[in-house]
Amino acid sequence: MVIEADNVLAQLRRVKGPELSGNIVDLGLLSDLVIEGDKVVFSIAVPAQLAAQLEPLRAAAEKAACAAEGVARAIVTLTAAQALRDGATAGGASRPAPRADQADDVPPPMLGRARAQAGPAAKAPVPGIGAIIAVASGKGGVGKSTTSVNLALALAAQGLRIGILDADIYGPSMPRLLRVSGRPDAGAGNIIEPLMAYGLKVMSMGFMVDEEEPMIWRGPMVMQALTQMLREVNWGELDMLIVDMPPGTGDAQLTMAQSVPLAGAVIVSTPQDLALIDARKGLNMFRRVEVPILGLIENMSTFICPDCGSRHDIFGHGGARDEAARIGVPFLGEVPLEMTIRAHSDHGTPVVIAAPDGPQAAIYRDIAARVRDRLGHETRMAAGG
Ligand SMILES: Nc1ncnc2c1ncn2[C@@H]1O[C@H](COP(=O)(O)OP(=O)(O)OP(=O)(O)O)[C@@H](O)[C@H]1O
Repeated sequence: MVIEADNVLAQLRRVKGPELSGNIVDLGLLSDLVIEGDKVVFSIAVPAQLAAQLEPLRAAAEKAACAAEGVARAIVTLTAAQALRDGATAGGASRPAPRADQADDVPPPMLGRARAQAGPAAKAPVPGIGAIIAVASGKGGVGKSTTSVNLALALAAQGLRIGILDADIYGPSMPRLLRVSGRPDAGAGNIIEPLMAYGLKVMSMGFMVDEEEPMIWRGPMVMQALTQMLREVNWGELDMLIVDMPPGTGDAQLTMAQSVPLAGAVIVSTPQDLALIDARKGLNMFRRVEVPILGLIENMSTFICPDCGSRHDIFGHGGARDEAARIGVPFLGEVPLEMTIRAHSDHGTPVVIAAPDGPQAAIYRDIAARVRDRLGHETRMAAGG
């Protein structure tokens, strides 16, 4: 049974707003509805300071959504209203939810969110951006962010206009990896200006969420914040936008993979078997939402001793290459485990910038060239060529 967004909205109109006037749909508090099979996922924007008291509202919305025909499961989260642009942190002061008679005064994007945009509409291209590429990993700590940032810089070194969007809510890394911080300004029409680092346009959850902010609050922010970071940022003209995804293959990742118009995905894995099993889950997740897999990168493949230059296969070696061949996914390259990569990252000057003539930068440039080739191939396939 196919879920009709309108049926879900009809049920949700029975749920009163945070101030017990109006309903959550007509007050414009809903995010886009993401419908996947028999599951519906959405968030409700509420004043941050009331979030703790509004669990009954969240539960009521979940129950109401499940009453719609075909819905077996609803995942509903509370989101900080206006987290991005009023300069408040997610848990800090935020504008109170509007009353029903104020609904006309609600500026976008809150009003826009009353519209249900299941499936294709949510995947509308972002004007000016040539291709959006996700960099993902099945589990944390495999070097996904380090790879994303060096890949982005290697692409930029080839003359492309590149942006990077750090969607890793659990541990945003771009502020540290690129040594950028501060709150982005909202310019004309409330469009947010990205920060700049080494020629890249950068947006990160880390610019919007206090590091001290409890995780429980960061999670619910994800859908609204991601949509805003994608569509309400002045990316200008970009050849590619690299999205550093949160690690793992849970609901948050699935929702992201589904709601971002991705041209392709790159999976980062270490050679360990366990990580490869996780990597396979990552591949399957993108396949489920019909995003082309551009290929697999093996990170920390071989340890190169900084003193004597000898090579050691600490985690085993070649696992990702073999696995890629076995499951028919292109292999994009292997990055050794090297102190220089880590040290430059820790300083906020990624190795592609700090040592552009070194062997590590050359590896990232080779990977970047393969990503471009694969993207070209996928684009031709999609065009029927
Ligand atoms: N090829 C490499 N050689 C040496 N150190 C590396 C390499 N790749 C990543 N690292 C280091 O490993 C650590 C984890 O990397 P990173 O933060 O990029 O991983 P991640 O997969 O994004 O992690 P998380 O899941 O926590 O976001 C960092 O300290 C980073 O400097």
